[in-house]
Order: sequence, then structure tokens, then C-alpha cells
Amino acid sequence: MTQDSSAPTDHPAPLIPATSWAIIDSTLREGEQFARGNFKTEDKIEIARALDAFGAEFIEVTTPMVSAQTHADIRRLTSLGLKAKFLTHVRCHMDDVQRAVDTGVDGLDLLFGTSSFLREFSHGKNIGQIIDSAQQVISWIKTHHPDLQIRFSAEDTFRSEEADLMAVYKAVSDLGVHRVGLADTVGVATPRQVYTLVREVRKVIHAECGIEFHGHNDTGCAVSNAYEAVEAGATHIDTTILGIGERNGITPLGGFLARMFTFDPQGLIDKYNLDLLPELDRMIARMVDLPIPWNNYLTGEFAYNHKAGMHLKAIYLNPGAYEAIPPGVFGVGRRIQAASKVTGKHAIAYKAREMGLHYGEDALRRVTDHIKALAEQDELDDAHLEQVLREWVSA
Ligand SMILES: CC(=O)SCCNC(=O)CCNC(=O)[C@H](O)C(C)(C)COP(=O)(O)OP(=O)(O)OC[C@H]1O[C@@H](n2cnc3c(N)ncnc32)[C@H](O)[C@@H]1OP(=O)(O)O
Ligand SMILES: O=C(O)CCC(=O)C(=O)O
Ligand SMILES: [Mg+2]
Repeated sequence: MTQDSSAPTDHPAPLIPATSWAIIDSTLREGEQFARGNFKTEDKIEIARALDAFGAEFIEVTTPMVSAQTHADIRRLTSLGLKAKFLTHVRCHMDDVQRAVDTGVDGLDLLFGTSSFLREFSHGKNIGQIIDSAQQVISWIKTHHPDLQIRFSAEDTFRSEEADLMAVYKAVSDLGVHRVGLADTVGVATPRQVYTLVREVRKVIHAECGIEFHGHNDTGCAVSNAYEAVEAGATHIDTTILGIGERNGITPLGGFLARMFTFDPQGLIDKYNLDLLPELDRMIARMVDLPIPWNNYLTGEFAYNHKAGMHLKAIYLNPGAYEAIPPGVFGVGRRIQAASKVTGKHAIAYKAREMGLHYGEDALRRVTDHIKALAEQDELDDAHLEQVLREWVSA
């Protein structure tokens, strides 16, 4: 192979600097809401340390209201001395906040559902009451714990009325929250809606107030919605390792980073230890007792499998021809599958050359056709291919 580069630089991609956004990894909060996310204290410590080693800026943990054990676990996590900042996700309620402030976290992620579904069926409060609660809770935190970061999220944002949202976001921004959150709680938002709403929210909040996006994947848009949020000016994106969360989960850390890498590769390399991603994915797969999906972003078994003859010809010359992201950056390797019916003479010639074998044009055509015919009958592995190539030369 002559070179190993990513896509050609003349690709008209907009530059989104990696310094313009941060990750809030919620594997220890949203991930606990995954069907198999039942992390024990030692698991939580392993996850937090791994995320910290990776370079995640924030780690969100479950509310201490869950149980005494969860409360103790948060205290344990925040005393590990990690660089990542800890946030705990709590209802906008004095009881929750007062329970959370002695856990050693750096910030509180408050939420209140603003859609008619959640106002009617979850908490029963109208928008005026939501704003009043926000005022009471946020003022108390700012008076008694001024060092804590505060985020206020309108749960189920994308099924809420825009006028309600703007009233709530403006009110909490005026109260001095550090971030507002937009949550696609049921995974229904389209990328264009996300882009538009983030732009609208930006107009009503203070310039120094960040915007966080949390996107579920029910309709397959979790990565693209997170991307659109950033493009529109969001500063923080919620992820979980492998995307685990309620139902089919949220924006996966690996998928989001794959998306953002294409805009600012060096920025991501500078910010994160990207080659630790496979370890993170394997760790969560082990803990939830599920395999990493075969088509998982970057780390799936076949994420870098190249098979068709037309691809292989180009891949051997420059992997960037059929790879948007060089796998080595994320600590994974590529697999060249030359032994198949869709192979071509260039792939076979390269394979032979690697083995120190050379064929003339005619022989190359014939051995390629022979391999294709064998593969039509049965799967061929690399060992079988090598055997055929050797036999063909000596035949
Ligand atoms: C979309 C999301 O992922 S949101 C985050 C979800 N996370 C969690 O639920 C964390 C884990 N939850 C728990 O351990 C429990 O649900 C607890 C401790 C929070 C509450 O437990 P319980 O008191 O038994 O109540 P339960 O869970 O049955 O009902 C939810 C309560 O929260 C209230 N509530 C819901 N949203 C809010 C809010 N944003 N602010 C204040 N109260 C709220 C509801 O009104 C209801 O209280 P009520 O019984 O007084 O009406
Ligand atoms: O607090 C938030 O912004 C997100 C809460 C959540 O998990 C959701 O709405 O799906
Ligand atoms: Mg969620």
C-alpha cells in the first residue's frame, strides 16, 4: 500500500472545530436506564476511570435519590480524583437538589418535562409552575452552592410548544444557569428540527450560556441530530458508550466521534485518547453481556472489512479511497477479504505479491477466475486462498 490517508482534503465539509463542543458522557446515568445497565460500585469506578482516561470532559451520574447505595457510589466516584467533571441528573425539586449537593459533584443537571405529555402524565405542572420551581431551585443552588454548575433541561423538548420552551429557557438563562438542555426524549426529532431549534434557543439565552443536546435513537437520527445541534451552536453533547440507554438508547460515543472526526481530525486527536475507544466499547459489552454490534461505528467486527474487487484495487493504493476515517487512529485494524467471488485480479495480484508470488497477465486472470468459482461454491478463508495461490504457481 502506498499511503494511508483519510478522505481527500478537497471534500467540501464545513469545519466544526473540536474545541467548540464537549462530551457529557451519560453511561453512568442514561446507561443505567438501559435494560441491562445494572452497574455495581466496582463497575461504576471502572467506567468512570476509563472515560477519564479517554478524555471525556464530563461524566453524568444517576440521581442520588435512587437509593442510599447510589448516593454512596456518587461520593465514591467524585473522590477518585479524576480530571473529568461529575454531574448528577436530578429533578428540579428541592429534595433532590439538597440530597445531591453533598455528593461532591461539580454540577447538577436539572430537568423538567415541558411537553403536554409529560405535563399531564408525569408531573402535572403547567409552564408557570415549572418556571416557579426552576426559580426556587436555581436561586437556592446559586446562594448556597455558588461553585456548582447548573444545567436546566426541558425534557421532551421536541414535543413541546416553542413559545413554552422559549419562556422556560429565557427564564432559566436569566437566573444564571450555565447550560440549557434540549432533549429529544422519544427520538422523534429530525436533524433540521434540531438545527432550527438550537438556533432559536440561542437567540433567547445569554451569550455565555451553553446549549446541551440529548438525543434518543428511536428513529435512527441520534448521531445526525447531535451533529446538527453542534453545527447550530450546541456546546455539549450527551453520549453513552455503545449508545446504551432507555429503549434503544442515545447518541453513541463512538458514532458521534466518528461523525465529528471528519470535520476536525486533529482537534479530536488532541482532545481525546481515541485509540482507547475499542476498550471502552468492549468494557460495556462485557458489563451488559451483549456483543458489540457487527456494524458498530468504528469498532464493529466488520466496520473496516473490504471485500469487492473494485474497492480492493483502490484500497491497496490508498485506503482513504474507501475509508472516511483511518482505523488506526481509533485503535482498530482493517481487514482485506480477498478470497471471495466478488474479488478482482488486482486484489489477487497484491495478495500473491505479499506471498512473494508473481503471475503473468494470463495466469493472473485464470487464477482469479478459479478463486471466484471456488467461492461461488463455498466460503474461502485466507488460508485456503494462500494454498490455491501457491498450488497455482507450482502447477
Ligand atoms: C427521560 C429521562 O430519562 S428522565 C430521568 C429518569 N431518571 C429516573 O427516573 C431516575 C431514577 N428514578 C428513581 O429512582 C425514582 O423514579 C425517583 C427516586 C426519582 C422517584 O421515585 P418515586 O418517588 O417512587 O416516584 P415515581 O418514580 O413513581 O414517580 C415520579 C415522580 O417524579 C415526579 N417528577 C417527574 N418529573 C419531575 C421533575 N422534573 N421535577 C420534579 N418532579 C418530577 C412525578 O410527579 C412523580 O412524583 P409524584 O409521585 O409526587 O407525582
Ligand atoms: O436531562 C436531559 O436533558 C435528558 C433527560 C433524558 O434522558 C431524556 O430526556 O431522554
Ligand atoms: Mg434520555
